[in-house]
Amino acid sequence: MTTPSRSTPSDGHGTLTYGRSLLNRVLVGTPANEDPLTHYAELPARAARFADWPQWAHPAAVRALDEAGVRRPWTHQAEAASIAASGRNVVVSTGTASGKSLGYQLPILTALAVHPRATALYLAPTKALGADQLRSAQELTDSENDLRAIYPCSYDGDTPTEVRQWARANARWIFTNPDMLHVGILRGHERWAPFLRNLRYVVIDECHYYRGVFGSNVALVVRRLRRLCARYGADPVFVLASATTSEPGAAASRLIGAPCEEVVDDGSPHGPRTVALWEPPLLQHVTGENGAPIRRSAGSEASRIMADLVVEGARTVTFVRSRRGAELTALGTQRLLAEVDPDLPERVAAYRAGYLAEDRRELEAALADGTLLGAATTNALELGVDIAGLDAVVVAGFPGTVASFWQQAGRSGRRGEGSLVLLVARDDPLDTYLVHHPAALLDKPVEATVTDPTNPYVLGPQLLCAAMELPLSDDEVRAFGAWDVLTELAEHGLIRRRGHGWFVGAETNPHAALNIRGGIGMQVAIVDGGSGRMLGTSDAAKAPSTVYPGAVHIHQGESFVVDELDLDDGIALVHPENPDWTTSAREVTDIVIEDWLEQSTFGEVTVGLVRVEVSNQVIGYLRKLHSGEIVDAVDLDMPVQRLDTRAVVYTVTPELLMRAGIPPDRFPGSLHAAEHAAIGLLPLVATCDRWDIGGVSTALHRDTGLPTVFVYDGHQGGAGFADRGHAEIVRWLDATREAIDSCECTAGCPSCVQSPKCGNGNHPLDKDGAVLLLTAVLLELRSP
Ligand SMILES: Nc1ncnc2c1ncn2[C@@H]1O[C@H](COP(=O)(O)OP(=O)(O)OP(=O)(O)O)[C@@H](O)[C@H]1O
Repeated sequence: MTTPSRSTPSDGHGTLTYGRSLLNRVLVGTPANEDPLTHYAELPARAARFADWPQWAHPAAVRALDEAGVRRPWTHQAEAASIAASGRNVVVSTGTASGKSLGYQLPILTALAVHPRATALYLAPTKALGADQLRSAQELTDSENDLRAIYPCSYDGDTPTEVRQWARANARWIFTNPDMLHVGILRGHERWAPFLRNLRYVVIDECHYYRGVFGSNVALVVRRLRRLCARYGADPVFVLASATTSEPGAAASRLIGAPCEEVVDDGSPHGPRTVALWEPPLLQHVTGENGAPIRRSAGSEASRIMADLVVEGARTVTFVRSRRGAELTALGTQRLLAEVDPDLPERVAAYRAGYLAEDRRELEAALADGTLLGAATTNALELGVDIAGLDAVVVAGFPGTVASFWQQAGRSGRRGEGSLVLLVARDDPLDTYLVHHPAALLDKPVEATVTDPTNPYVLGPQLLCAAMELPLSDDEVRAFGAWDVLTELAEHGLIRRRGHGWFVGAETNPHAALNIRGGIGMQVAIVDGGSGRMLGTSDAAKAPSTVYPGAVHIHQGESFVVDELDLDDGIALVHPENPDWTTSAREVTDIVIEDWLEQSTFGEVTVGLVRVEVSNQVIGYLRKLHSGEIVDAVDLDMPVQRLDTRAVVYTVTPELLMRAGIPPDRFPGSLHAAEHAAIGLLPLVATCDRWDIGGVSTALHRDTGLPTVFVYDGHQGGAGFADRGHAEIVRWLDATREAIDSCECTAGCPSCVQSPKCGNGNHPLDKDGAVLLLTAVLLELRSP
């Protein structure tokens, strides 16, 4: 790692990699009084490491793959495929475009060629990815006689009825998603009996995607699948593919509920990569809340950077967080290019179509043949694209997880050639931390994919589905870890014991009632009042903070404004509107500890994991221009919501704070600032979004009698985020301290301690006090 200078960077040998020369070009275009480059690193080229085709591989499978361009497998591919072929579950967690697919294609094609009845199931989180993988499986099976009778086929919500019937009867490799597995396959499993009886392999692609409540639901769908397979006498092997995360084997085991080996040593080649971290400057004449300084937006900075790269002829994709952001960035780039060359603007596009595979392929082709030089896109292009020809990737705003960052960054680099990856920070604590602490991005990942399949709110509805599929035995209930949940369901008459197990009433339809992506509990329907079109749903518990009257609601990139929220009828009415501002709810929160699940004391600091009841009330919202400037604050009076969840907590003694140099009148501001930044930084260790979690801090909490900070899971029952914060508390608080300390503002800003959803108007906030507090806490946690 190198600290940059504004002179020409060189690699110490006098030669300039292509990525570096692109970075130079961007730096030359930067106004002289700005110094936004915080770090850059040269990631050296990596040569391919090849293995031989395994002995067990079927010759037809090898020939088909060879014809598709794979002359020999890379080491990690052979390793993963061989583990699977020997009957053990495996997760392959290697870089973008490292050929993870071969890890499952080879054992599946082999088993299905050798055993004429054997079947396989492939699960993808998005339909588009499933469609791409199906296409590639079809090409492989079409090319060889011995593979032709496999008939890979998709089976999802879009599959017509006649094709579904055909697929059930003939296809031996089904491509679907967890939603369809839940509601289409497991519910009517009798029709799938031959398929399930012969199931050899289950593929879970991009498995890091299954996190939080959705991940917990998928984990339980997989357990239901394994249970039914066992009844039919099958015991399929699971092959999972994941982006690079911390502890992929442990996360995969949690997801499938069985031991899973990991393969992480990537044998695929890539060219040298220059990674640059970029922090837009503070604006001179614009200020935000409480007069705090704000930075130029990542989107407008990215426009300028992409324009410079396009002028150089570099094929560039810029990843932006929202579709509107993607459009504005493309437009900004076009405007700048028009000043240089009237032919260049048309060679830049926003990728704004839906998630259709055809659109993606068109874009891939245009970028590959150079018709397009620049594209601004949302993360729609993140999964399952095969763009091999990008010279530069600009990531405008950290995409939330290190895994996503590398998925996006990994799109850069033609095989073997140099490329540039440039992360532009948004005005946010996590982005600030990362551009000042590159090791968190460039070294071994610390964030783990978090799920909690034992959450009773998730387990209850899943148990009803399992019982509907086949009556549950007492042992099975115990294996689900669900005895308490079952007892409660039985008390409510939702499940009954009969002679040989637990049943649900024939009149109930638990599958239809459970949307595995839909969150927990009652749902509020979001409806366009003009057209009557239903746009989606929101958890009833979250609706007051997401679809309150006046909220700007983005649905697949289109913008709507909420007119009315009726919690009794479970409906939010919206109309299409594209205002210049975004909105964020302001909430006040109270928290009561119900139970200490874990508690440890380190000198004058106590750390714990607690069950809590959180009361939340939305008291208004803030309107903010895209530049970061505040328009105004609007008051609202929404009902109080109660959340039964888990929190990570720490307490400190007043004496410790005073010894640290914080007088009592500064306790509230110091704790408050430390809490805000900690919320912003939790995604560093857990795959969550800051909107998945919340916090409370107080100079005197009635349950602890001490100055206390809580960070809680924003989902009923908890999704595992607080648990992860508790497990990694030192690393997390250390990063929090660093993020605050390294921010150049004087008294706190959105890049460090201000929170977009603070119900107290970000007041009081004591930036220096927070650093003193965290330093003292960490000293206690680390002392022997
Ligand atoms: N051993 C190999 N030798 C040469 N090319 C290969 C090899 N294995 C895979 N490829 C090619 O590499 C590209 C990427 O493969 P694949 O899509 O399986 O990667 P991936 O890791 O699943 O990607 P993603 O990160 O997008 O999920 C494909 O074009 C594939 O044909």
